[in-house]
Amino acid sequence: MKAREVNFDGLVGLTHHYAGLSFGNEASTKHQYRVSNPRLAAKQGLLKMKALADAGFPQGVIAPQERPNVPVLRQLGFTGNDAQVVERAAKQAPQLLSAASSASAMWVANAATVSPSADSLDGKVHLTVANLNNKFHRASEAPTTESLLHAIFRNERYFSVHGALPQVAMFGDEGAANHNRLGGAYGSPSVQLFVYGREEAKAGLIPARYPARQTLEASQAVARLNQVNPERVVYAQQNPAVIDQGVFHNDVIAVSNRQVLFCHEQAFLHQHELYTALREKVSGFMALEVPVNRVSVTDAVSTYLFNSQLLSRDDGSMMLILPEEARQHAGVWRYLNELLEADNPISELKVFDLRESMANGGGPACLRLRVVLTEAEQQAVNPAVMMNDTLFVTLNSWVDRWYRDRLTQADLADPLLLREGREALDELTRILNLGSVYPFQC
Ligand SMILES: NCCC[C@H](NC(=O)CCC(=O)O)C(=O)O
Repeated sequence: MKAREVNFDGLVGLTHHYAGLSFGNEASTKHQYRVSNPRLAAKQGLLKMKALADAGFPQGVIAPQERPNVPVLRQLGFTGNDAQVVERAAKQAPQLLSAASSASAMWVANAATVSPSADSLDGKVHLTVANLNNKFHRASEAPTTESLLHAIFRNERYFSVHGALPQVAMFGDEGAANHNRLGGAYGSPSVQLFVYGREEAKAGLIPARYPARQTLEASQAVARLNQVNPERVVYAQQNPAVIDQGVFHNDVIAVSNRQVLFCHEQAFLHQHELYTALREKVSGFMALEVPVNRVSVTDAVSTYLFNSQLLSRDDGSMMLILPEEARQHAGVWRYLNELLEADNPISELKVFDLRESMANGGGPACLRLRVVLTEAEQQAVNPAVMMNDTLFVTLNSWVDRWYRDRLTQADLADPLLLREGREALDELTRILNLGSVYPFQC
């Protein structure tokens, strides 16, 4: 059946700040305590969404989460009314308030793993929410993510949204950032490549310095929940040596689209065996492998050249959506331009300034969740979340009204921020026709 890829981008939340919360994500560590600009961050994201919608790529929006997350602070023993909970956390444990205020839900590549109906045994689109178990500030995203996905993919005839896996390290799951789909047309059954960092049950090779966030056990459970045809599932382990160099998700070092896998030479543990398996299962499979002598892993991590979006045009050619950092690096930019000239489907590079998100380790690919949908499924999506001229103007003026242009960790103690956030999100749920999705609305 004819299907298209629809990208849903996370809208940056009002409390976007740099907290250094993600050990193993070098941008996050490096920019701890830097002053953030939430308004600019949200607008940079909106510009990317609008530009892609204008270029003919259907584009949706996923709302931010309620922050500070008062219920999670209560769970940690802070008491009183909501303002007092925040005030006490700010005084006694500012790092916990920071974690409970993170806008990290913007990186929706970690919201869920998606299986299109063409690949699922029951013919439905499946979405399994990621538990993000490896980081405290991210693990609390799951319940609201589930509500938000239900509010967008609400028709149960077409969509099946599954809650997150059990919140334990054995089932650490980071969602679509560790998942690729390879095949022909979007609407035909394809191969799903699940990438994991470690296997809980086996003492295999693991990184020495940084955590491996995704387990094989989690990937297998997600494949089961999403009812992916077992004959078309491939599992591959990330190279532990690159995790130790800051590749905390596979989408920092590889991106796929249709028959193409664009990746670094050192992305996977048994890379050549993986290519052989994919060549057998995916007709016309093409690995575009970047050698280490052209781009080091360090440069791949700092420029996020693989955290790009590889998008198909109707004529079969592909466009690579890159962060500004990739253009700023002479060697990387030269390589990318050579790629344009070489024999492969990539025919255009498009660059976006996403610096506010990048400074926390989130590039173009982190900000989007890909959902392949048939026409009927697309019709069944909540139409109010789809980007167009009107929604772009409405969201920009909403951001202008509510977002601050400067935020530090100390500002999180401000009780006004909690109030502003709730009023803003209440209004947003009406703009996007989401119903009640936040704890403060229940
Ligand atoms: N896919 C990109 C995810 C980036 C995200 N960064 C963060 O959470 C940084 C937050 C901070 O340090 O303020 C992460 O590491 O999971």
